[in-house]
Amino acid sequence: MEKLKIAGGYPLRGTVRVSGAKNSAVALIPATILAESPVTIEGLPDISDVRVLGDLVEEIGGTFYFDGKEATIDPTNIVSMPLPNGKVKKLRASYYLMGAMLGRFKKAVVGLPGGCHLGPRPIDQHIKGFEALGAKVTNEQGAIYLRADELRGARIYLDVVSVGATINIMLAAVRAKGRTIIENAAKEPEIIDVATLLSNMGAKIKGAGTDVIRIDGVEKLSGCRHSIIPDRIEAGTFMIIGAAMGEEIVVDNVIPQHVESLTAKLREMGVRVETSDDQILVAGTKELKAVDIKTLVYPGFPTDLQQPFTTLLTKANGTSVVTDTIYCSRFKHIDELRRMSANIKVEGRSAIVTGPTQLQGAKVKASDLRAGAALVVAGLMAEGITEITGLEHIDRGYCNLVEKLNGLGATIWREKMSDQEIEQMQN
Ligand SMILES: CC(=O)N[C@H]1[C@@H](OP(=O)(O)OP(=O)(O)OC[C@H]2O[C@@H](n3ccc(=O)[nH]c3=O)[C@H](O)[C@@H]2O)O[C@H](CO)[C@@H](O)[C@@H]1O
Ligand SMILES: C=C(OP(=O)(O)O)C(=O)O
Repeated sequence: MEKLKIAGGYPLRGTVRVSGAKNSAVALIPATILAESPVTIEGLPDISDVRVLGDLVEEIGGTFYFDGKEATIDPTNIVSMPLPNGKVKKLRASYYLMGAMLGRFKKAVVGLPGGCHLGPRPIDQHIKGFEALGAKVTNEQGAIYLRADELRGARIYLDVVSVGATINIMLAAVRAKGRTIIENAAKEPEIIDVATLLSNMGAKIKGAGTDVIRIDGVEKLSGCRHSIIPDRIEAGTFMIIGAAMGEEIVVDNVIPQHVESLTAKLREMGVRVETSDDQILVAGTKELKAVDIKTLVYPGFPTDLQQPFTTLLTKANGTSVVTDTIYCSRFKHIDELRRMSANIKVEGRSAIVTGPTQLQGAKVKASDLRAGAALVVAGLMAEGITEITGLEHIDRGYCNLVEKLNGLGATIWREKMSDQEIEQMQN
């Protein structure tokens, strides 16, 4: 087991290239199950969520060849093997195996997913969608059993705007008989990316990226080649790092429209942000203004950037209010930031940050993926050495983070933990 160490307080400069989007990757891989010949995905990030999904594809009879950048998945010999336990618990996106296997085989058994603990994360809207398409769905001892004689298109109104439910229903519907209409669908860029892959495989999908998606079922889907979109959350994390510690940081391989809500907030704080086709330059400043943020569904401010952005706000002059409207309990990073001297209190769904504070290096623990990102940003900003444990969370979603930050001039490294440290951490 390893920990991350950061010698903080130094300015950063240079160019960093963003990897493929985690939240696309984890849906694209299950989507390939629906094809009957090999699919190649270019630009997949080398993160543990991708590796775990690759293992799951192999567990059910497919092949997953991944060189760290491009993956070829051969789904030809996949069978609808039950996956009630095991690796499905290691990530959130294993729920896409339900939609994909149901779509191809009309049956699936998949354990309830893992992923970040951010408060309750029900999948009732996924199930509502599967049932509307004709599946019988039961929950038996923590695993979801799905079975249909036939899947038939339906009109499905989502009571909650959900990324996962929108994609899962698309996966189940592309090979159903007739037309499916998803109303109040989520509009995140990752949904368009998945729809693009499915369309390249032969699916008929219109409206992805709007709140009404129309899918006309087809009998067969085939292999293709697909290039994944860049990770807007990773890009946003580096923009935040640029605002906190950057002399000038260029974030390369980004779609600027995908991070507009963050760009606007950084400019409001007084940060210089210049965008071009696929790059964003961020220049930090000593005087940051306090701002309020409220997380919303896309194109609003993403909840996945709320935690690292909260760290940045500790450097801003005045009081900032951070409200997470998506998750009720996405504030586990706050206690750790307090250990580093941040002045933050949590009131219900809001965190109130009073700054500016000079953060101090400390021993802290990442409780979830973006809490980890928040602590990395804090470590870069802090005086002295910061030690971060809980790296398995960070490794789910950031590809080559240490190498990328060292490339910008940071002093950050991974170190093996002693048996005593591991024991202390687990208690
Ligand atoms: C693998 C992946 O892509 N994860 C992302 C995905 O998670 P995920 O797909 O889990 O998030 P959703 O968009 O589904 O969830 C949004 C909100 O809706 C609620 N909800 C969702 C489904 C449902 O059936 N019932 C229900 O009540 C959730 O509890 C949450 O409060 O979108 C989130 C919101 O942008 C991001 O934080 C995650 O990084
Ligand atoms: C919450 C996240 O991931 P997951 O949904 O995979 O837990 C995230 O990417 O910030």
